[in-house]
Amino acid sequence: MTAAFPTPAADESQRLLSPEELEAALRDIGARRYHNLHPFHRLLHDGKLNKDQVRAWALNRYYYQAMIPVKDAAVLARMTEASLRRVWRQRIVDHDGDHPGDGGIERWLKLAEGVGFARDYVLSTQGILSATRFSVDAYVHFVSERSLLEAIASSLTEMFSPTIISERVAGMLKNYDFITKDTLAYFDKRLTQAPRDADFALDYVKRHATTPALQRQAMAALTFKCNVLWTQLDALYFAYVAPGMIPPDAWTPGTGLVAEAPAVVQAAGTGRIEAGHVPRLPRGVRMRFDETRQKHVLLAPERTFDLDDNAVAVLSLVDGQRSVADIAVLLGQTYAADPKVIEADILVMLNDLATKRVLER
Ligand SMILES: O=C(O)c1cc(C(=O)O)c2c(n1)C(=O)C(=O)c1cc(C(=O)O)[nH]c1-2
Repeated sequence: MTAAFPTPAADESQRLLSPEELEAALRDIGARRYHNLHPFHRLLHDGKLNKDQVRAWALNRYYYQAMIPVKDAAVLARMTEASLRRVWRQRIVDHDGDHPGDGGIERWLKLAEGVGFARDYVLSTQGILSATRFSVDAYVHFVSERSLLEAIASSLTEMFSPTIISERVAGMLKNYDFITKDTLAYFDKRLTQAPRDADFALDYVKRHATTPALQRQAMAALTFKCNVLWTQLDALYFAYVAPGMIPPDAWTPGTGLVAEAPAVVQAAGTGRIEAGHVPRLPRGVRMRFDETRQKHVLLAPERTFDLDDNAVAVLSLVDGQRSVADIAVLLGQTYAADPKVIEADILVMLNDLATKRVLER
């Protein structure tokens, strides 16, 4: 197969590099081609992107994260030595975790949720740019089809990742008010995992690339991988920065997000309800007796909530005039109970309804 990226010349007369020279040549590839140099990363780290552009990055990169263990399982499958597999399998554990809720993929989901995405939307991978998918899938195919040496060499971009991670975390925390340390927790572990993985891979490549042809293959594999990372950022830049051409079916700002609940509640004037507040039903919400089900319900646009007897007693007194304290006094008289105890109970109930946006003050 002819490849669309640099491949070793068939010429075996190339000089054999010493292991140190080979390492220097590999580092030189990173210095010229690693994705820290991409304009999209420069914008991301310098705080020059808007929230939706950061979201596009988080969403698309989820696909890379999700496929890394698939890639590593393909590499593992090519290893005939148990000693190698024992080391490599740690990469899969790092990403998948040992338990549900654990591992790098889960931490990336937290990052995506931290910038506003609904978890299920991210998991669906709907909305990922085709170019992201093509690049990432090409990486998985590469390690399945090429030699083990090339497969391992292609992971060597990780030699360069600690620097970019430190720069990214510091830059994003400083420049974006919607980014917190918790959101970026994914990167904490990478700072130790990446050098450990890269050291092992580099040592393997230096020991096994024992002919000029093999050395060139290793270099070409690293170049290919730099291109896998670079093209993902090209695609993001094209779709979400300039010219801003979002392909059909790719994520568009405003979709796949969790409703920003506190903002909505505040905007509707429904912040936390306290004893002195006068609660009322928002426009479009009313209490009704459902004859078929013989039950009181709260009807809201496109939603219905069943009400228990206590809720009906309270809501019957919600008239837009009485405060919560007034309602508690009336109920105290009706049920011969301490109004303060009633007040505490009904505040919990009223605030629950306010969170569901069927009550306001
Ligand atoms: O944040 C980054 O810039 C960055 C870069 C790379 C890389 O250089 O391939 C990886 C990661 N992160 C990463 O988180 C990760 O799990 C990872 C696995 C691999 C790989 O090739 O096996 N690279 C990377």
